[in-house]
Amino acid sequence: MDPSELFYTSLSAFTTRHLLVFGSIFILFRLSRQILWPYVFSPLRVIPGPPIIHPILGQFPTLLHGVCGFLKRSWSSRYGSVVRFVGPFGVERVMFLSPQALHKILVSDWQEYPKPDFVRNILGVSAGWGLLTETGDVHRQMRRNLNPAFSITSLAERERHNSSFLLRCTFHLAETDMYYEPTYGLVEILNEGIEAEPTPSLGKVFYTYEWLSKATLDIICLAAFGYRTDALHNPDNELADAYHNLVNTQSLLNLAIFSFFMSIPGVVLMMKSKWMTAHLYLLKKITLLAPIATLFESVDRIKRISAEMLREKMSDTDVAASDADSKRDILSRLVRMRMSNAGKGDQLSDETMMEQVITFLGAGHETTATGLAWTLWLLASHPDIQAKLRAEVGHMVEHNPRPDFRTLKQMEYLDSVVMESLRIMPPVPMTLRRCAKDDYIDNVWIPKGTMLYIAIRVVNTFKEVWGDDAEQFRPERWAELPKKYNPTFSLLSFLAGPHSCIGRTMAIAEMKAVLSILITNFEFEPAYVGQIIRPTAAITMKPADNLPLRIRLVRQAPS
Ligand code: HEM
Repeated sequence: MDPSELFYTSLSAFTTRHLLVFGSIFILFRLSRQILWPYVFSPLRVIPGPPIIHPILGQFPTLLHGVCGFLKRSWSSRYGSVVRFVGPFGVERVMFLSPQALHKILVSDWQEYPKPDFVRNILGVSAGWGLLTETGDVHRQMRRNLNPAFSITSLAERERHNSSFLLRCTFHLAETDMYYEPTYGLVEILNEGIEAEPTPSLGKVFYTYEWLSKATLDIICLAAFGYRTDALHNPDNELADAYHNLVNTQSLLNLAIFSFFMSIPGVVLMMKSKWMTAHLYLLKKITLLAPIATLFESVDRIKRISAEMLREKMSDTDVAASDADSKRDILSRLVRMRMSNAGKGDQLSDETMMEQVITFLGAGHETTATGLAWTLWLLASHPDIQAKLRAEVGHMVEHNPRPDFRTLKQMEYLDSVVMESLRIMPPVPMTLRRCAKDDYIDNVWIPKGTMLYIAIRVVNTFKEVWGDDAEQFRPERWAELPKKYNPTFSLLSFLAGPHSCIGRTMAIAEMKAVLSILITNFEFEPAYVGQIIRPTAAITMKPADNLPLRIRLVRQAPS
């Protein structure tokens, strides 16, 4: 027989059935190798860590049911400052806790430890393709362009250089007045709710997180866009509604499904397409994928509204004209900076600016709401600390109902309460990095591709640094920090290094401003005896039950 004839005959004998058999064998081989990998082949086997409790899901079932960060904390006390654990499908993660290792991963060699692709994809689709997703030189340049809009120049410097345009416009971010309109709006709503109760002196239970989330959305929209959402009074506000839906999709299970879904080749491109946006209802029909459809729908709405705001800002000639009083939002400042840098080459494009601003909304709204909610919980469960804080801030707010940045900075106990709350209940409890090359970290050999788990909550409460009472809420510790405290690596709530939070100063000032007004006006208590909190173990550690708290009036709000 002619060889080509032989080839075609054998090809036609190769039926779909054969293809299925070979395909299944290949998948089984890959899967078994993947599952056997952490037990038999992995060079990371030598690192101490918990035993694998499920052959396919690894530690995932325990993590799913445990309290966010608690299990990792117990592993760190048991196995030390380098721990290896296994996630679904044999994917290993290594957790490093020592300042030296964290310095290498986050600061000195940060370019070798980028965010894993699936994390970038999740952040990109939910909070914009900007600072949070870029790395390397592109990130460095973006950050250089954006830093001036966030930096807080010291008062002394401002006084010395008060003729400089840049210093005048950067300091505005520290001027806290844009935080107070929504905060007093919230005070009014809580007041009215309590007064409308049959016995106002007993106070009323509110879903605290829900209200704080509306207030912080109003604040970030004012600060980022100069735009009034008024989510506090307007439940139908489209942006607030979109964020509400987006935030409600957060859970560890959804995060795992989302990560898996986004890691399927081609899915990211497909999800970015207009066709998919128009056909999200198809995903909604599949129960497991329905939250993903909701997430994409919400992000699409957020992008449409943000694009509209950006267009308005670009066509607003006043933005360029005034660097002073009225246009102090981040976007106006970016537009002005771009105009003053015209022709210099490395400017932000329209699209990049829009993605950045979506990033600011996403990264700056839920995180701050979560931080405030947990602070109120900690104060509710420590009435003595709450009373001490009220004594400090109440006196000041009585004389000055809108304390500025400098006044807030001077209140030491307020500062200690906020830092202590961010320490034990960090709104972002963890993040991930991936090794881009083989390397030694803390004298442990880590092969290229290994996933590194940056355990923010565990580092913040590491007993070796913070002492035996590391897990307790004790603001007084900030007046005398432990000897082993390292200013960069003992508190990772805003991370460290080139990817550390650009909004740190703003977030702390905002938390202090909101907290000082709320604590002056209200007393916070657990909603019921024996209340148990439920922090979500997802991108942020928001309270899964929206944190019901009983709120009572202290006295009338200062006029
Ligand atoms: C209490 C409030 C906040 C907390 C706890 C927080 C925490 C963090 C953390 C842990 C990261 C690092 C994430 C990673 O690399 O894996 C981060 C990055 C970031 N945050 Fe925040 N954040 C807060 C508020 C804000 C605010 C108010 C803004 C903006 C208005 C903001 C904007 C950003 C941006 C743009 C990044 C990316 C920075 C980069 O990679 O260069 N954050 N934040």
